[in-house]
Amino acid sequence: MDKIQILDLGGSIVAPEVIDTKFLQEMRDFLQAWLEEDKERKLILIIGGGAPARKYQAAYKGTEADPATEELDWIGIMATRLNAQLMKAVMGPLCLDDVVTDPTKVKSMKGRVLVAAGWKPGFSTDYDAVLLAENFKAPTILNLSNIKKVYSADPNLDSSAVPLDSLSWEEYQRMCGHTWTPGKNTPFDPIATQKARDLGLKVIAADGRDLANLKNIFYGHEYTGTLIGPE
Ligand SMILES: Nc1ncnc2c1ncn2[C@@H]1O[C@H](COP(=O)(O)OP(=O)(O)OP(=O)(O)O)[C@@H](O)[C@H]1O
Ligand SMILES: O=c1ccn([C@@H]2O[C@H](COP(=O)(O)O)[C@@H](O)[C@H]2O)c(=O)[nH]1
Repeated sequence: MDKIQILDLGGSIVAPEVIDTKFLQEMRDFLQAWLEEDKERKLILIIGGGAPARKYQAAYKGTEADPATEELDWIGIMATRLNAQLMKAVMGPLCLDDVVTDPTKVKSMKGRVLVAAGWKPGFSTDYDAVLLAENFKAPTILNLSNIKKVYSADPNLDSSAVPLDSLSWEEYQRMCGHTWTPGKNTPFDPIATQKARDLGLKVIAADGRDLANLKNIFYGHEYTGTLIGPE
């Protein structure tokens, strides 16, 4: 596996309805152990908005017949920043830089771990993860959320959806579209998808709560998840 790992950590993992502190501790311990095995290894964690983003966006939506898209995105961004600040604290002395809020400005890191949050309206933290992968020349993004695999359709809405082991960017775009709406629930957002496709990146989508499976991905063993791209 690559020396630098880009972990696009969905808010559903870091900040679900009730934050699971034991899980955060276990994830920190796993990541720390992986870093300790090789001094050259580094990690970039990009943190999503999770329950706070959805709750606060819903509150604003409740006050307006026609809520402003940009306001919804800014509310989501602030939730990602709160969650990222939590993750930075959890990672302790491994993370020596401030939380990144503009992924275009960062090309190096002082510590072993860099934590990033949302940047500006128009996309999700998936896009920020792609920009950081580009800056740090990482070929793969691990997209960790609450789904084991990408399905042929949203499994929470369509009971006939089937899980997929791999698909091309073109196939993924046919399924999840090209346009952005704040809070959009897709395994990888459409704006990030186009950029990842242009850069020839690979994305592995997997269940972020399954640390045994995450270990398999990190160590190049067989894993449960979906590979998107690079074609
Ligand atoms: N084709 C699909 N396959 C799998 N999941 C899909 C698909 N289309 C839509 N989804 C939805 O995508 C969700 C996962 O993406 P979501 O953006 O919610 O995760 P997340 O990154 O953890 O979220 P957030 O950071 O916004 O809290 C699933 O819960 C599922 O409902
Ligand atoms: O760069 C960014 C990152 C995020 N947003 C907004 O925040 C929410 C929550 O982020 P997720 O990555 O989906 O968890 C997202 O839906 C956007 O509305 C943003 O505008 N720009």
